Amino acid sequence: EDLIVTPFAQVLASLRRVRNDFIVLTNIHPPNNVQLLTHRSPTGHGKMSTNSSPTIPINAQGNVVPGTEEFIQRATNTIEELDWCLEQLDAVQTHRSVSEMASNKFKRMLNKELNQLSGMSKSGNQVSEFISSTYMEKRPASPNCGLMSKSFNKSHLNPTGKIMGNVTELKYTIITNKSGTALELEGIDMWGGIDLFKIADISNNRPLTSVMYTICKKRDMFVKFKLSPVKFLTYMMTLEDHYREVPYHNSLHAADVVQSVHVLLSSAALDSVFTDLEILSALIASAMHDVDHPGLSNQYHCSNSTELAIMYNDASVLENHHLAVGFKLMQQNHCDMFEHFTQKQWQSLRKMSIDMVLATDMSKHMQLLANLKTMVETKKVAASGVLMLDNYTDRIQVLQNMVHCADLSNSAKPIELYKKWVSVIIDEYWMQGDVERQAGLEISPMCDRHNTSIERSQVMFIDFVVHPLLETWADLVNPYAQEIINELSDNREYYASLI
Ligand SMILES: Nc1ncnc2c1ncn2[C@@H]1O[C@@H]2COP(=O)(O)O[C@H]2[C@H]1O
Ligand SMILES: [Zn+2]
Repeated sequence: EDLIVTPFAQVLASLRRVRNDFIVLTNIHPPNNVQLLTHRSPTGHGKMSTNSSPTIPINAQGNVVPGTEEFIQRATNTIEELDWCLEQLDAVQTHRSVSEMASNKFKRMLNKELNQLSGMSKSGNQVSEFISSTYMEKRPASPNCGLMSKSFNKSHLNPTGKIMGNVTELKYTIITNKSGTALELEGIDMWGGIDLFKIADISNNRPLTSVMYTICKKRDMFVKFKLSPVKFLTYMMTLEDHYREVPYHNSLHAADVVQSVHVLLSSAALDSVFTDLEILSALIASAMHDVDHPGLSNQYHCSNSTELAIMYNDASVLENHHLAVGFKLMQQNHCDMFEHFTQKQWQSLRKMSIDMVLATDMSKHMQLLANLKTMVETKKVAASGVLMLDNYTDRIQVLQNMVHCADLSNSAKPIELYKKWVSVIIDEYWMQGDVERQAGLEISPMCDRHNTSIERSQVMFIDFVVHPLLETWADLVNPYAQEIINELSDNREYYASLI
C-alpha cells in the first residue's frame, strides 16, 4: 500500500477514512453523485479495517450492530482519526503554507539520514555536506568579505550579435540533411534515444540548435505559432553561442535538458494536459536555463560576493542571470521570433519560462519535491487516466518539476552516456576547487580533486537527490516512467559495485 508522508495529504486521507466509517456506522447515504472514497492506509495512525468485509455484523437496516467488536473498533478508530486531524490542523500556523510544511518535513527526513551517513566515512561526510548545502537552501555560513567583485569582467552579452556560422548553411546542411545529424536525431522521441556527444561532433558543435529545431518542427510549433524558422535559428544559434565552453554547463547539457523535457512531455499521463504555449515555454526555458554559466556554483558566487551575487542579492544568482541573458538575446537583431505574439501570449510565455528557470535553482529542490509529493498524494486523475490540473499553480508546478527532473536526469540515461556526464561534471567541480585553492578559499564539498570519491558521490547523489525526485515523478505519471527508474537503478548498482 502507498505510504502517504506529506502532511496535507495525510489530513485528507484521514478525513476520507473518517467519512467512510461514519457512513458505515450511521448508514447515512451520501448523495448519488458522491462515490464512497477509496482509502489508502498511510501513516499507521487509526488502523482502519475496510468496510466491506463479509464478517462485519450488519443488522436488518444495514448498520453495523452497536456493541459488537466491529462497532467498537470503528468508533474508536473514528475518534482517533478525528483527534489526529484536529491535532494536525491545530499545529498549522496560519502563516505556514502547505508547501512549506511539506518541504520542512522532507528537510528533516533528509537531514536525519545525512547525519547518520556523515558519521560513517570521510567521503560520506563530504557528499552529505554537498547535498545539504546545495539542495536545502542553506545560506553560506561565513560570507567572505575580503573578496568583492572578482571575476566576471568578461562581457556577458555579445554586443555585436555576431553568431558563429550561418543560419542558412545550418538549416540545409545540418538539419534537413538526410544523413548525418538527421539520422542521429532519429531517436529524439525516446529516453536516452540520442547521443548528444555525437550530435555535437557532427553538427559543428550545434547540439542545442539542432535538437530545439528538430523538436519544435516535430511538434509543429512553426505552424502553430507562425514562427519564422530563420529568426528561430538565429536566436537559437545566438543562445548557443552564449553558452560557455565549460566542461558541463555548456550547450550540450542544455540540449540534453530540452530533449529530456520533450520526452517527459510525451508521457501518456500528460496527453493533451498542456497547451501548445505551455509546451513551447517549457522548451524555451530548458534551452536557456543555464546560458552563460561560468562553471562556478551559486554558493561560490554568494560566498565570494561576486559581481553577479551583488547584482542579484544572493537570490538564485545564476538562474536570474541565465534568464536575463536568454531574454536579452531575444531583443537582438533577427532574434525576435515572438515579435507577432499578442501581449498576452508573450507575457504568459515569459512568466512561465521565468517560473521554470528559477525553479532550476538547486536550493529549491526540497520545496519542489515536497510540492510534487503532495500533488501525487492528492492527485486527481480523469477516467481516461490523464492528470487533471485545473489551475495555474498546479500546472506550473508540474512543468517546474519536469524541467527540474530533466536537469537532474543524466544519471537515469544509458550507462555509457551517464559515464560521460559524470566525467564532465566532475571536471567542472574540480575546476571550481582549483579556483578556490588558488585563491586561498575553503574548497567546496566535492570540488577537491585530491579528496573526492566519484563512485560514492554518484551513489549518494542518486539515493538522496535523483531517485526521490524521479520516483515521485514516476508516481505522478504512473505507469509511464518505469523505464527511467529502471535505468537509474541499474546505474546506481554500477557505481555501487565500484566502491
Ligand atoms: N551526475 C551528477 N553528479 C553530481 N552532480 C550532478 C550530476 N548531474 C547533475 N548534477 C548537479 O545537479 C545540478 C542540476 O542543475 P545544474 O545543471 O545547474 O547543475 C547540476 C549539477 O550541479
Ligand atoms: Zn542545468
